[in-house]
Amino acid sequence: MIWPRIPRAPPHLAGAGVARSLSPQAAASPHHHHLAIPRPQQRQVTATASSAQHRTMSTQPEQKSPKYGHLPLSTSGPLECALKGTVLLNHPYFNKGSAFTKQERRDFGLIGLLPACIQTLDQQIQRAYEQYRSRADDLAKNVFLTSLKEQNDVLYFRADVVRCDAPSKLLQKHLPEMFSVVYTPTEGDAIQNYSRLFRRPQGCFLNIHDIDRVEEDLSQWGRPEDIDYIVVTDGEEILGIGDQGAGGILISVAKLALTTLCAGIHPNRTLPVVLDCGTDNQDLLDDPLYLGLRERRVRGEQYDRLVDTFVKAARKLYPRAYIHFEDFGLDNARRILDIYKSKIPCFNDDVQGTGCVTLAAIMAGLHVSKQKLCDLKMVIFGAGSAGVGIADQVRDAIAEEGGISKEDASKQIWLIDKPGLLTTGIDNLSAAQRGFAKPKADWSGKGTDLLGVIREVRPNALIGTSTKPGAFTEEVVREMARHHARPIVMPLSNPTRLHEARPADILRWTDGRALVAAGSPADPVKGAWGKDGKEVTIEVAECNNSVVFPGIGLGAVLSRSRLVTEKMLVAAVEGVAEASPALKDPTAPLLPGVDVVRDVSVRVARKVIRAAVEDGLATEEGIPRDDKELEEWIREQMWDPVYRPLKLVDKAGASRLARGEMRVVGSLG
Ligand SMILES: NC(=O)c1ccc[n+]([C@@H]2O[C@H](COP(=O)([O-])OP(=O)(O)OC[C@H]3O[C@@H](n4cnc5c(N)ncnc54)[C@H](O)[C@@H]3O)[C@@H](O)[C@H]2O)c1
Ligand SMILES: O=C(O)C[C@H](O)C(=O)O
Ligand SMILES: [Mg+2]
Repeated sequence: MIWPRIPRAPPHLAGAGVARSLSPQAAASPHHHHLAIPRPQQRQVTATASSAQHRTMSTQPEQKSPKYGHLPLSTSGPLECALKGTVLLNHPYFNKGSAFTKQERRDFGLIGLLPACIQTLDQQIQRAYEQYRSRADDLAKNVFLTSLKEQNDVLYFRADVVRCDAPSKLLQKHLPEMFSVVYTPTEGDAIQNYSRLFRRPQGCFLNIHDIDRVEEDLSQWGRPEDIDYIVVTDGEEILGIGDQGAGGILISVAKLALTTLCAGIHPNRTLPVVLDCGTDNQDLLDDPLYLGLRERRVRGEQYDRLVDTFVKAARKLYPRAYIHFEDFGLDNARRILDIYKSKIPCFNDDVQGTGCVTLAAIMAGLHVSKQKLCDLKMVIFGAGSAGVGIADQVRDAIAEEGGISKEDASKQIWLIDKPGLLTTGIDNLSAAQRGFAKPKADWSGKGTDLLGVIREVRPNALIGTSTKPGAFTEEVVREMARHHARPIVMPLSNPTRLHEARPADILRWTDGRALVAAGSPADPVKGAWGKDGKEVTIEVAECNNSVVFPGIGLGAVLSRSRLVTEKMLVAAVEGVAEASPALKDPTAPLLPGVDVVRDVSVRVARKVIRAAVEDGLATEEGIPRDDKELEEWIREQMWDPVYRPLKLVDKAGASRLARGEMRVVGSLG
């Protein structure tokens, strides 16, 4: 990935960092790092880098723009800090470990607490990577990276995402491998083993029996301007692995790590939350080590009250924060979204994020097969939050492109769930499913199972969001491929073991003709499908909402949009679709890969911000009108994993902090 080089800010314009600091009480606590309070840092105007500082800074991956260096979220320049000694070493945001400079070691009381050699971030990455590699399996690697994150934010995020033009090319090569370890699919294993692997709590646990405490418990995380992005789950439908109770906190943590990795959301301005409502997972209830509430899920009025109390408290305490709902149960995901989407800036990743990324992949697929949305006939297997979210997004796009009604557009989409094809004859369809139900009479005497529907409909796109592994059988896929030169087949159920078919099998059954994207990372597939039977390698796109949700979040946060509208989501789809490698090369993957994800996020954010402005919902002032300027404005406000020189806050600064009059990073330490 090539990054534009923007001239670095002169020292007098650099600064304006943002970081989480410790309150004096929190610093005194043995668990201080969990109670750390994020605070935007006051702009620092003077900086004289020593040569050692210069060495570590020289690996800075992105040059900042002098023009927008004054923005509150701009994070270049020195970082003010009042923590010293072991408290400083134990704070992941400030800790640099062996990379603390000589001067910093003197200023912050670190001599004697660190071995003598001063190392660079690259050397630290090399060591971390060797340790990472020595772990026996992906879950052990995930545990290692979690512990790295608790020690040193910069090292963790830098080790995960290193760009081609940075000196640490070593890791670039392994990036996809690491992505799948910190996120899907390995994060699923970490969540299932949460109570066994637990070392330190990360995030905020809100208990259904303590509804009256919600505001107080949430308030520990910062002051009103401190939080930009909240991910909340109730743990009921994690990936495709079902109810994971309090362990769901890790999906909030993982999604937030991705917002930082992929979109530069400041890691100390985010808040992972789990609403612990009990669990219906008997294995967890029987597990003596289970950490959550040991009781069956509380539902109904009390559940709704917890969600509402949480949303209201979050809005009151952190009025600038965007709320991302993740992995709620089928009955609640869309219902909660429908309640709040017209009131606050919120987003459901499984419904909307999945809908956006899948529509982008379909548009890229249709481009390759030289078809249009009006030619699309799509079968979705698994009509839950994700399946219906995709159906909605695609239906709206068909209607828009063809100038037809949504009702007519929905005729091009067939939903299948446990009872088979959703038809008007089936009781208990949700309102969202009902719009896609086919007339019962049309299907009498016909097979309504997957194969029957494929035979009857002859779709050119098949999407799996069912959690049923192997549902896309050879017969099903071959039947599709009989009628279409380039059938689009996307097994999206996560984690990998739940994919409806393996990408390699789909390609084998279709002689390499299928346009495949999967919900988790998949290895490239080789086959003798080239001209003259030559062996070719086909890269399989990952169709995961991670391609799009970080950019949507970045756009919503930077524009401080009052809502997330349909227009903003459509803009996000365009942003992803435009970045599809398949637009330029029909043999390339349908979606951009993780190596360019930050560029994709900038593009998505730019379009989302524009749409928010057009809808009159952006409340941030000074959003540039010119696209190039807007990109610069966005990049300037993305957090980069680089070490910044630390500047000790003097007593006056610390006491101003204690009185809360000045936004200074750090505490009395
Ligand atoms: N790739 C992505 O970005 C992405 C995004 C969201 C969800 N997902 C995956 O999609 C899957 C579903 O997630 P969700 O949030 O929609 O869950 P959900 O529980 O809301 O929906 C699953 C649906 O599949 C149906 N189903 C289950 N077994 C079936 C069967 N044998 N035949 C037909 N239908 C069946 C269920 O009845 C339900 O309606 C999960 O595995 C999840 O990881 C992937
Ligand atoms: O978390 C993911 O990998 C994607 C999606 O949100 C899911 O629930 O599967
Ligand atoms: Mg999800």
